[in-house]
Amino acid sequence: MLDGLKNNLRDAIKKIVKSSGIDEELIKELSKNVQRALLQSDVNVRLVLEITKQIEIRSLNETPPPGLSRKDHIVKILYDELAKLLGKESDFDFKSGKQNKLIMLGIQGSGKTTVTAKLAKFLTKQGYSVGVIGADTYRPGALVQLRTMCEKSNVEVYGEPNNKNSPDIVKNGLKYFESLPLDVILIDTAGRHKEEKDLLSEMEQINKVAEPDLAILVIDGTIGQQCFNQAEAFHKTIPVGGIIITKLDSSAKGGGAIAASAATGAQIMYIGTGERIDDLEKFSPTRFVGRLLGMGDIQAVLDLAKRLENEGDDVRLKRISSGKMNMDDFFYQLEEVTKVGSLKGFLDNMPGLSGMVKDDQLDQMEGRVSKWRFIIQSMTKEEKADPDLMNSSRIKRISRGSGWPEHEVKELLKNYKNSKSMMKASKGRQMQGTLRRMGFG
Ligand SMILES: Nc1nc2c(ncn2[C@@H]2O[C@H](COP(=O)(O)OP(=O)(O)OP(=O)(O)O)[C@@H](O)[C@H]2O)c(=O)[nH]1
Repeated sequence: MLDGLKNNLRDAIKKIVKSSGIDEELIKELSKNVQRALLQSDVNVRLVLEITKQIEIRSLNETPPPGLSRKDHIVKILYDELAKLLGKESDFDFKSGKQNKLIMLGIQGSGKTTVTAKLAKFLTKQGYSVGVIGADTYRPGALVQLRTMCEKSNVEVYGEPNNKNSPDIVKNGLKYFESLPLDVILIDTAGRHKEEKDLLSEMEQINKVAEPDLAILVIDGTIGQQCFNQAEAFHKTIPVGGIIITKLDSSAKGGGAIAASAATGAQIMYIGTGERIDDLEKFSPTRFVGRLLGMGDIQAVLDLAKRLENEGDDVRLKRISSGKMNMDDFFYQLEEVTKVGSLKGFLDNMPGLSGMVKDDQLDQMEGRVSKWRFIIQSMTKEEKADPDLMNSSRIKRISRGSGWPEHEVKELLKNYKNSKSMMKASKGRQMQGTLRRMGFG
């Protein structure tokens, strides 16, 4: 993916790593090489100048933290600034107890219909009940394509093959789904019109009828700079809340993705990486940049920098030990346990879990941990931050999404609560000691 950009950035890093010493000239050369790499990949000129200026200023002026070499620090700066350019990770914020409406926008061939079906499957797997409205009245094959793709994930598609009035279809579709217990309705729209202004005016009408909770712009990752104008035109008509970039598997230059995000101020949420229904990935700026720069090459630098900073762990540790642990912290602990592999030692020292397990029950416990991981992964960001939000409909959804029965979800919540209150009671003393002994904090 994005081979050109990848190779050019990696070459720029190699020059820094291989150099015998770092001086101003070399930093300027790095900045120029990064500039060239980004411009060749169609990143907007203004953005390129901004980011490379920042890389230069930081590389020239910042003193590396003790333990990190100057070269490593510069690689880390490059990584940080590229990730910053791509924004923060963001996810859907569905409200429970209502039908959340998402409208898919984008020009013909951007991959809208494919993404709609991919997203329907993805959300179904997370436990949401999803319905789809096919309102692309321009391309005759769109409804059939949507139905065929959604059939496999048992998602119902509402469509009217003989009706050319798409706002009407959306209205009827919403009425049809109204009485069904759906969490999310995805609306696929047309991307083809004789003139752009006709397309935008149709989108405006659909927007009025649908009153969507979120408009998602689908952009073809191979089209480069035109992304900016396209995204801007849609955004003026319907405020874009999230972006999905498709075709990042093929000859995408990738810069267009960044341009679209900049034009709308909206975050890239997912990326399409192939034609199959499962080729959809949640977009993570840091992972994306990691892939570009070659995670293998810079992983050691990042690990070292993280250990030196360790701010995240410290904050987390403080939160855990003050009894304010959220589900993410609980999950983090589970992850660390499986990573370290010393479940027994960990549990012996962990209030709330210590009494739960005897030697011969360890295998059972390991199974439980992996089961809980699935359950926690089916929770929304909101639920993980505040597990007190949990009610029976959320539990039902999580159960559906994770594939584990509701009583298992309740069991996890009970354990989380126990662990949290025990931690509060012991003021985290034991926990701090355990984590420190294991090398955290
Ligand atoms: N390689 C690759 N191809 C994709 C991806 N997403 C979509 N496509 C292909 O791109 C083409 C267009 O996709 P559609 O989903 O039909 O596009 P659309 O935006 O709905 O088009 P209109 O209905 O004309 O508006 C199809 O051949 C898809 O298989 C992707 O992530 N990678």
